Amino acid sequence: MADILIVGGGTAGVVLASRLHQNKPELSILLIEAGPDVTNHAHISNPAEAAFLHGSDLDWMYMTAPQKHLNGLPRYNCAIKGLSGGTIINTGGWIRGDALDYDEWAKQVNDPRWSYNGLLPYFKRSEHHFDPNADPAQHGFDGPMHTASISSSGRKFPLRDTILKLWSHLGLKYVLDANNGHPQGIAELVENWRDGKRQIASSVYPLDGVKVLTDTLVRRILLGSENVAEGVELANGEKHMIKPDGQVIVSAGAYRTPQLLQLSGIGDPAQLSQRGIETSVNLPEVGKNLHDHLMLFRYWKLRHPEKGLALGSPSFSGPNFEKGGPVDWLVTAPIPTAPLKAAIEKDEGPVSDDHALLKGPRSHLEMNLLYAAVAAETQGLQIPLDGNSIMTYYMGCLPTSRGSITLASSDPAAQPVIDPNYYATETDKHVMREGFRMHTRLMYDTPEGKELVVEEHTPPGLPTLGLDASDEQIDERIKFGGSTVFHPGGTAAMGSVVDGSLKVKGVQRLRVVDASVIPQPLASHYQVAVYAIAEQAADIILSELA
Ligand SMILES: Cc1cc2nc3c(=O)[nH]c(=O)nc-3n(C[C@H](O)[C@H](O)[C@H](O)COP(=O)(O)OP(=O)(O)OC[C@H]3O[C@@H](n4cnc5c(N)ncnc54)[C@H](O)[C@@H]3O)c2cc1C
Repeated sequence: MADILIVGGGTAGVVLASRLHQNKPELSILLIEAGPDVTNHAHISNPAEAAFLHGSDLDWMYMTAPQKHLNGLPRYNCAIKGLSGGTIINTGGWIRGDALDYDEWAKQVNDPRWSYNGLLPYFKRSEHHFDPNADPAQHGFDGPMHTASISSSGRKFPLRDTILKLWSHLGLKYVLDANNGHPQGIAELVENWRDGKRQIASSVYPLDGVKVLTDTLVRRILLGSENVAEGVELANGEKHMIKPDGQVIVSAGAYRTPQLLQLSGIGDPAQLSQRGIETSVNLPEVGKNLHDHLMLFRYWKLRHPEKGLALGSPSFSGPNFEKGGPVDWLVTAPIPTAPLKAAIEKDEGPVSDDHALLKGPRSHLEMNLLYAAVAAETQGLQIPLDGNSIMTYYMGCLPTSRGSITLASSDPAAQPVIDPNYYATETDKHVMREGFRMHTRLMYDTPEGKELVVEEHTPPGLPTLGLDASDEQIDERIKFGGSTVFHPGGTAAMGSVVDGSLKVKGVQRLRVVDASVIPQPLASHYQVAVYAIAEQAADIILSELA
C-alpha cells in the first residue's frame, strides 16, 4: 500500500514523485505510467530526431473529432506515452508567458497561489537559468532544468539582424528577458536543450526511491464509501491500494485525466450512463473547457538562397547551429483593442473595456520565423529541405473557443473523444486573421521582407493571398491549415473540477496535478507552467503531511 499513488508518469507526475521523495523519503510513492521507460531510446536525446517519434509506438496518436470550424476535418494531436510524457518529444521552447495570464487564473479561482507571483518561486525552483547575471528575483540558478538562449548556446545565424529589423516593423521593442512575466516584444528564443541535448523530466528529476511501474495502464480510480479514493484498478484487473491516510493523484495529461475521472464515475451522469458507467460523483465539468492553441505555418521562397540562409543549404553552417532550432527570435504581441472588442461583442454581446482580453494589453499572438521549411505537408505542400525556403509560424495565445473530452467507450485503452472545437469564436477568428495580415505585411510591405522573400508557397487549390486578402480568404486558409501547438489544458479545471489545492471536488484523497487544471489559456508553451504546477503541488501536499 502506498502513501502516494500517482497515475501518469508524464511531466507533472515525474516532478511530483521526485520532489515528494526528495523532501520526505519515508513516503512510499508509487508512480504508474502507461508507456515505457525511454532512457535508452534511440531518438530521445537528439532534439532533431523528435520527428521519428511522431506516429511511433510512443505516440498515443490521437485524432480529434471532426472539427466543425476547420472544414469538418479531424486533426492529429500528438501526446506521448512514456516515462516523462511530453518532455520526450516537445520542441524545447522554454516560455514562461505573461504574468497577466497567471493573474487572471488566480483571480478566476480566487487563490493567489496561482498568480504570477504565487508561481514565481516554482518557476525559479525548476530552472537553471543560462545567464548567471540575470535578475535573481525572476530566475533560478540551481534548479534541475538547464535553459539556453540562442546567444548562450553560441549560435549566430546569418539572418539574425535582418529578422530583428523585420519584426521591429510591428512596432515591438527588443526584450532582453522575455521569461520575466513581461514577454511582449522581440526576444531571443529560450530553449531547454542542455548543450544541444534533450533533458526529459525523469533525467533531471530523479526517481530513485520511487516505485515506478511502466507499461501499465490504469483503468479507474477505486472509490470507497463516501467517495474516498482507495487506490486504482489497472487495465489487467490488478489493484493497487493506498494507505488509509494516503492519496491518489491523477497526472495523466489533459486528454487522459478527464477520461480516467469519467471511467471512475466522476463526471456528467448523462454522459457516463451512455457508456454504462454508474455516477459516483456528479461533476459535469469534468472534460469540459478543453482549450488549446491553434497555429498556422506559412512557407516563403527566399530571394537569395545562394547565400546559405536556411537549413538544407550546404552553406548554412556555423558553430553550434545544431544546438537548438534554426530560429533567432520569439515575438509576443498584443493586437489593437477596438476591433478586438467588436469581435468579442459578436460572441458575448456588449462588453466593457475592462474585459479580460482587452486589459493589459494582453499577449494575443506569438510568432516566429524559422530558417527552415519543415512540416509543409500540414499545408498540403511538398517543400524540399534544400535551403530555398523559410517558414513563419503564429499562434493565437488566448483563444476563447472551448471543446471537450468525452468517453468513446468504457475501454481504458480506447482514446476518448477529443473535440477541441478550434476556431469556433469570432474572437479567435479575428486574432488569427490579425496574425496572418501581420506576416503578409512584413514580407510584402517592408524593405527587409521584400529583400528576403520572393513569394509565399500557396497551398494547392487555394488563392495566393497578398496585402488585400479578405477575411473570408484568410479564414479559408486557416480552416485548411490551422493545427494544434500541442497545448491542451483545462479539462479538469481549477475552480470547477479541482480546488486551489488541486483536490477533486466531492472526492476525498484524490487530486489532479497536470495541464488539465489550467483553467484558461496562457500565452506560453505549457511545459514551464506544468513544471511549476507540479513543484507547487509538491509543496502543498508536503505542507499537509507535515
Ligand atoms: C509534439 C509536442 C511538442 C511540444 N512542444 C512544446 C514546447 O516546445 N514547449 C513547451 O513548453 N511545451 C511543449 N509541448 C507541451 C508540453 O510538453 C505539455 O504541455 C506537457 O508535457 C504536459 O504535461 P502533463 O504532465 O500535463 O502531461 P504529459 O506530459 O502528457 O503526461 C501524461 C502521462 O500520463 C500517462 N498516462 C495517460 N493515461 C494513463 C493511464 N490511464 N495510466 C497510466 N498512465 C497514463 C501518459 O502516457 C503520459 O506519460 C509539446 C507537446 C507535444 C506533444
